[in-house]
Amino acid sequence: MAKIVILGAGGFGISLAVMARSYGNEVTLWSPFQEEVDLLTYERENKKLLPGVVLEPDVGVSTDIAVAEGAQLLLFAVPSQAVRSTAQKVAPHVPEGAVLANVAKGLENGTQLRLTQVIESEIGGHQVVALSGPSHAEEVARGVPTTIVAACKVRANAEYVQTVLMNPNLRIYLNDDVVGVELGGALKNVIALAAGISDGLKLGDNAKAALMTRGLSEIARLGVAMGGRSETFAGLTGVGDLIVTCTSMHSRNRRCGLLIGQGMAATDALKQIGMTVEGYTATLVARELSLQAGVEMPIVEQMFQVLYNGLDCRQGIKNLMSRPRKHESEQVWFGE
Ligand SMILES: NC(=O)c1ccc[n+]([C@@H]2O[C@H](COP(=O)([O-])OP(=O)(O)OC[C@H]3O[C@@H](n4cnc5c(N)ncnc54)[C@H](O)[C@@H]3O)[C@@H](O)[C@H]2O)c1
Ligand SMILES: O=P(O)(O)OC[C@H](O)CO
Repeated sequence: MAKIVILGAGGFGISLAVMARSYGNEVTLWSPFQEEVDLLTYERENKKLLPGVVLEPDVGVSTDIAVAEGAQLLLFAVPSQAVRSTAQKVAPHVPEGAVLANVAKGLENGTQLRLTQVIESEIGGHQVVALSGPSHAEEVARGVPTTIVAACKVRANAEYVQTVLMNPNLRIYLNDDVVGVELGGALKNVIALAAGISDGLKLGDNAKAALMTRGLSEIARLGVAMGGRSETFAGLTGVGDLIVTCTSMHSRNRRCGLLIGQGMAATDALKQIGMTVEGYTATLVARELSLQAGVEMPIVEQMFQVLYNGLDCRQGIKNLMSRPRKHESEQVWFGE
């Protein structure tokens, strides 16, 4: 049994709270929004986000960031662009021995940092665990089998998260490739937007498989250039999360892409789905990183043009299909 404080009381925060509570942990949810806290305090359910998912009466809900002072495990579950401000708020309240983990998937706009780096830069003396993998809140809350990865440079921290959160329906693997795990989680959202566009345009299964496969190539290429290990991108936080996000109706990134493919302007689609379409900012940061590292990312480039420069997505597909001929794996031909 552990005392867990979850920062962020949205879809994933609630689903983690329900699951962790059902396996005997003491759980408190924090949100900066009074309305959200009132809803969960009195109705015990957010019917819009997770209908039918009810918090037990002993799950705490608060706007007071000092609740973090009781935490043995402090989980960040806020949108990626709110991770720094949340870390700043919670920093004076983090107990010395607490283990910190983050489930948000993204890269910080402006600094291009991974989110464990953002938290570590605001809260000294902690090596943060990245908790990532194919795990839609709707299914975690239902308690159907799910597998994720706890990644940290300090093995004991990742093992603590594994010990506290693993249960018969949630299998947690360990990994020390924090860079690969975080980049896989952040960048698959860009490809999920593209896969949604492809579905919105009714391009069929071949096109979507192509986007997913070539998208994974781009993710791995940038990820390796930034210090990740190539095998991580073949794992749960790479191809695993890419599959779930590109194919599921639960995915906000995919649903946002779907609207764009059906003809809605990107800004309107973003408004309709909400701010946690993480692929939008990830596209911007991934493009910057690819240009800086000299890594070719054609799908990311076309997604940037569609999302930020108003390129028609049909033209984006044409641009991808008319690129110069090349070798699939960028290696020289056998024997050359
Ligand atoms: N929903 C999922 O299935 C899922 C699964 C795995 C990872 N994630 C990741 O977890 C993160 C959160 O996703 P979610 O689905 O819970 O999002 P959400 O939009 O449902 O909820 C986010 C919550 O964070 C808090 N929040 C929002 N804006 C904030 C701000 N500016 N400052 C501080 N707190 C703020 C609020 O409590 C809000 O409810 C995202 O990065 C997402 O990619 C989500
Ligand atoms: O709803 P999405 O697109 O943010 O995806 C949620 C999770 O990242 C899936 O693992």
